[in-house]
Amino acid sequence: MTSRTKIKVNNLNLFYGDFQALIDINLDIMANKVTALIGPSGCGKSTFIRTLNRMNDLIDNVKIKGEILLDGADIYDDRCDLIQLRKSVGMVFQKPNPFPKTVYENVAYGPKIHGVKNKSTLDEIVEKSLRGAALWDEVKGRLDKPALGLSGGQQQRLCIARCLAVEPDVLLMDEPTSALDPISTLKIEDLLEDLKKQYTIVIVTHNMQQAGRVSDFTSFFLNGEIIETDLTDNIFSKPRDKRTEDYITGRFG
Ligand SMILES: Nc1ncnc2c1ncn2[C@@H]1O[C@H](COP(=O)(O)OP(=O)(O)OP(=O)(O)O)[C@@H](O)[C@H]1O
Repeated sequence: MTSRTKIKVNNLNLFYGDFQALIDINLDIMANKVTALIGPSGCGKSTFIRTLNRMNDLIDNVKIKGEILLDGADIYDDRCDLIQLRKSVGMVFQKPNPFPKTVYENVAYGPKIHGVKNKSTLDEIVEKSLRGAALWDEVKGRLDKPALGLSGGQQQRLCIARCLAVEPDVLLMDEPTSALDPISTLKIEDLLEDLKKQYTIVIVTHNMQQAGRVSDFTSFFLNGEIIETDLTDNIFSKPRDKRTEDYITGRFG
């Protein structure tokens, strides 16, 4: 199957004050694929993934140059509707961060904000999203219980369900399993395989095995630059750049 470009990043540069955290980033993110971002601590992976739904706008003193085309339209254009952007590009963070509300309310929250009021429609969305996040069977009997009572792994899948509830196109995941045990991690990795049929996924991971297991493409970041992007199999078996090889073989980072 040939894939199309979902997000096209052109000459992206990002500065925190005087410090340049991203340098001339160019990247095509393919639709319905998983793209992994790897690289040593502080190389700009989180900064980059946050540019994809303009989360950095919330930080003072950030300057961004270049363009990021989502389905061909620049998300940094003045005409971009930020609410729509964050709806179509959802984000899951390192630490599960459910709201201190019930399981049901966590998932229904987004659709309600976007105007869904009908109770049976909300019920349907909640069930579909929880099923989509492989959590329904575990929580269907406790929808009215506090989300904070779920295990860490369940909370993270709830956060994924919360994203799915507003029908995004793209899911951004910043080290989504780094706070989870191995079994919960495996569940999320399995879930990614299913989710990519419907969504485009970008994942930051420190875990090289995880990048190898879950992703189709991998970009290696170093000091704010992308050193190389390729099919994940190529990055791990025949990287083109010596620095990529040094990193994946554990020589630094
Ligand atoms: N809000 C900020 N203000 C100033 N500098 C920042 C800010 N956020 C990040 N940085 C700097 O930008 C660089 C890139 O940070 P970033 O968090 O994107 O890296 P990372 O590759 O995700 O690191 P890690 O793997 O440790 O999470 C670092 O030098 C960091 O100190």
